[in-house]
Amino acid sequence: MVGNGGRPISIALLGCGVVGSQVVRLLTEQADELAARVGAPLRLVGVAVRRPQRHPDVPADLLTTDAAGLVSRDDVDVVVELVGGIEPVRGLLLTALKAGKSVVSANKALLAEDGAALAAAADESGADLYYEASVAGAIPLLRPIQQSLAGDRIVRVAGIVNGTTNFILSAMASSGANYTEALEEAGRLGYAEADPTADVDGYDAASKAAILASLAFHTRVTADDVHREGIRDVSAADIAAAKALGCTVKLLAICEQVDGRVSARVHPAMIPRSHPLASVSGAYNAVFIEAAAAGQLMFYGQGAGGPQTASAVLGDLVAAARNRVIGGRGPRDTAHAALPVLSMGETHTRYHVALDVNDRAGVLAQVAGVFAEHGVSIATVRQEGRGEAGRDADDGAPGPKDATLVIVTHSASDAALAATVQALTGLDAVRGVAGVLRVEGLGRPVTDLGGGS
Ligand SMILES: NC(=O)C1=CN([C@@H]2O[C@H](COP(=O)(O)OP(=O)(O)OC[C@H]3O[C@@H](n4cnc5c(N)ncnc54)[C@H](O)[C@@H]3O)[C@@H](O)[C@H]2O)C=CC1
Ligand SMILES: N[C@@H](CC=O)C(=O)O
Ligand code: NA
Repeated sequence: MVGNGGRPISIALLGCGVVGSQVVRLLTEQADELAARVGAPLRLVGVAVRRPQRHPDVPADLLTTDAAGLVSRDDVDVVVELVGGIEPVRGLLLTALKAGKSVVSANKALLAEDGAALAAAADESGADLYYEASVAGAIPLLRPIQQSLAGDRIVRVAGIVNGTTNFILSAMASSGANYTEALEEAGRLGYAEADPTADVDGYDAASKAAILASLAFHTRVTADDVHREGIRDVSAADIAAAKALGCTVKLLAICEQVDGRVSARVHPAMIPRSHPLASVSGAYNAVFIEAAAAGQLMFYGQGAGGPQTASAVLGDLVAAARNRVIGGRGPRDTAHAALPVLSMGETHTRYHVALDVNDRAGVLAQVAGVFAEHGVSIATVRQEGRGEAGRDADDGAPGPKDATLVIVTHSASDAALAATVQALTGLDAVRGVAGVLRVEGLGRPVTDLGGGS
């Protein structure tokens, strides 16, 4: 007989924190509806945690500290992993998959580091491996890429994929909130990772970019392949400079296919306030997909938070359970394209460069000359005279007045821009580089956040 004859589907849950506790709640509160949708009851048979005494809401007979024992139980059909991190989770999930148990996980760090090994184990045993919650929380994104767009050619996936940093940047821009307080609040609301440096230094978004690029382009991209910059260095001055240009600062993830290579990057960037991503605030995420036939698609919703993420986990769980009931498995990950990775130096985008200079004749020409020497074309220059006398380097006497030159470039390679900035710092007239930020989405289709001229 194909299928399981409608017998209950047994679930082992690993981790019962912000997301795991919401999965337990939804499994309990919606038990009848879920059974009707799956065609069999979903039965939670064990919950592995570190400290059982901290989980009074979970029936005591389900709690265990022995995660390895739980995933090895013969009666477990699906393992739901909501612990996070690489070890011991990788070993636990490989054990489960090799034994033919399906896995549902929200663990972007692990999937971006070793998704290939997990997918291979799932393929070998014919189990399902689902991870919709790992990217952009509640937003249905991976399934549309893997299934709805399986007949199309995706050329670009770009957007905001980290709720914590978006929450912080939104607070800094709207109310002038302090960075540290905004980060603490994101932690209290359950958005931040256990170690929030994963959020603010861009690791979390880089993992998500690796997963998105892998699925969208049918290749394997790991977190190490993704160029990563976080928001730690985004200052109130950068945010003010963006405002002056009619822009806002967002942490973006941009994955593209460029001439048969894959480019994946995460960094803060200025985007015009008229761009749809500019109004994505708080813990919301938004992702644009551009596909050859479909054109532009936009996905928007809550990217972090317990109940929101649990919704995506439950969606995967129902899919895996349905497959058990009918005796099959869902589509497997495909990596047939095996694309090489484009280095960040070769990636093209536009830049905002603010230079503190001596306000004297010929400075602008000197600065423009350095850009030209490096093949970086200037789109606009604005001078903000500050009217303050600088100090002469040798004798401390009042020097020429200070000014700030604000330059926005046309599209240039990252390597050319870096060399330009390096050369600018060598000019006598340049007192310092006040800020360099990429500028995305100027006068281009909404999905095309980079490379415009
Ligand atoms: N919080 C959010 O908004 C989102 C979280 N995620 C991902 O979901 C996963 C869980 O995140 P949260 O629930 O926020 O984390 P959390 O820190 O609130 O919960 C993790 C739980 O796992 C437990 N744990 C740690 N080591 C364990 C072990 N060896 N065995 C059993 N239990 C163990 C911890 O005690 C804790 O209760 C992570 O992979 C995270 O990246 C994904 C999307 C959104
Ligand atoms: N820490 C993550 C949680 C969801 O993936 C975020 O802030 O986006
Ligand atoms: Na999602």
